[in-house]
Amino acid sequence: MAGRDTAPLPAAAATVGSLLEVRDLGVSFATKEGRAQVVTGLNYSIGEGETLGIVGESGCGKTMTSLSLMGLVPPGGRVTGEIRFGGRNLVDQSARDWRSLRGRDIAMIFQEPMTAMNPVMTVGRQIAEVLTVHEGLSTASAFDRAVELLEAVGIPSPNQRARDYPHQLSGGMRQRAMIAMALACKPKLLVADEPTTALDVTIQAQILDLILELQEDTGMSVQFITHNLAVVSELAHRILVMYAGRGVENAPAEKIFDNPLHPYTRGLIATLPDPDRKVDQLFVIPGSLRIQPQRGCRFASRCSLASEICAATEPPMLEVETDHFVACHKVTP
Ligand SMILES: Nc1ncnc2c1ncn2[C@@H]1O[C@H](COP(=O)(O)OP(=O)(O)OP(=O)(O)O)[C@@H](O)[C@H]1O
Repeated sequence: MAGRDTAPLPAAAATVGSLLEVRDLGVSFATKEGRAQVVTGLNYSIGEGETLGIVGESGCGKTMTSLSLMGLVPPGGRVTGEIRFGGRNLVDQSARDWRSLRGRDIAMIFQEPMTAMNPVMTVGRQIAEVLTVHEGLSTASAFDRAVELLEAVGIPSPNQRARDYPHQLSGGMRQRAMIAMALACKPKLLVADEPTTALDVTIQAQILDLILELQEDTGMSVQFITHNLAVVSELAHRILVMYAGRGVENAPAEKIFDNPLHPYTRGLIATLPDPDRKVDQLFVIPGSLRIQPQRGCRFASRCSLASEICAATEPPMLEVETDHFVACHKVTP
C-alpha cells in the first residue's frame, strides 16, 4: 500500500525496466502573491518502450511537468524532487549537461511546431544542425540524413521540402517535420505536448499513427500530454490523470477506461463524445480549476461526493486495486 502521494510510489507502481522515474516532483514560481506551487508531489514512472498519457484540463500543470524533464521550465521557476533518467537525477544538473541530454536522449514536440523551429532556416538545415551538434556528422551527410528523416515521417518530395522554410509547409507537414527533428538522434524518450491539438481530425489521426509507428520501429518511450482523454485512448499503455498540479489517478489505460475510480476521471470519461448522445446533452464537469494552496482535496469544490474530510485533509494516493492508484477519500482499497 502507498503512503501519502508526496511519498515515492510503492514498488508495484514502478514499471520493470523503468527509463524514467519521477519522484515527489514540484514546480513553483515566485509571484506577487507569494510562491505559486503549480505541480506538487507528483510521482510516476515510464518503462522502456512504454507510452504514458498525462491527462488533465488546461492549467493543471502538464506542460510544466514536461518542461521540467527537458530542463526548460521558464526563468523564475523552481523544480524540486527527483527526475531519474537512466538512473541519474536530472534535477539540479548543469546547463551544459541539459544541453547534451536535450535532443539526444530526451526530445520534445509541441502543439505549435514554430515553438521549436527557426522560421528563417530551411527545414532540412534545422534537422541537419541537430545531427551535426549531437552526432558530429558533416554538414553534407547531416543534410542527406535530414532528407531521409523527412521521408520516414511521410513527407512527400522530401528533397524539395528539406529546402523549404517552415512557413511553406502545411500545419500537418510542419508537425511531421518537427517530429523528424525530434527523432533525428533516436531519443530514448519523446515528450509530446498536445502535438495534435491544433490539427484537424484527419491529420490528427495521421500524426498519432505516425508516433505509434515510429515508437514500434525505434522502441522509444513516450510521454504524451493532452487535455483530451480520447486522444490517448489508442496510444497510451498507462495513464496519469492530473488535477490542479497533483496526480489523482494512475493506472494502465484499460483500467482507466474500464474502471475509472476518481470522480474527476469519471467526469473526464463522461465528457467524451458519445455517438448516441445529442450535442446539447454533452456532459461538462461543473466549476473550474484553480491552483491555490488549500487544505483538503483540490477537487472537493467540484465533486458531488465531497464530504467534510475532503475539505479538511489531502487524500493520499493509495493502491486501491493491483497497479491502480487513486487519491480520493471516497475510493478505498
Ligand atoms: N511563469 C509562471 N509564473 C507563474 N505561474 C505560471 C507560470 N507559468 C505557468 N504558470 C502556471 O502554472 C500552472 C500550470 O501551467 P501548465 O502550462 O503546466 O498547465 P497545462 O496543464 O499544461 O495547461 P495547458 O494545457 O493550457 O498548457 C498554470 O496555473 C499556470 O498559470
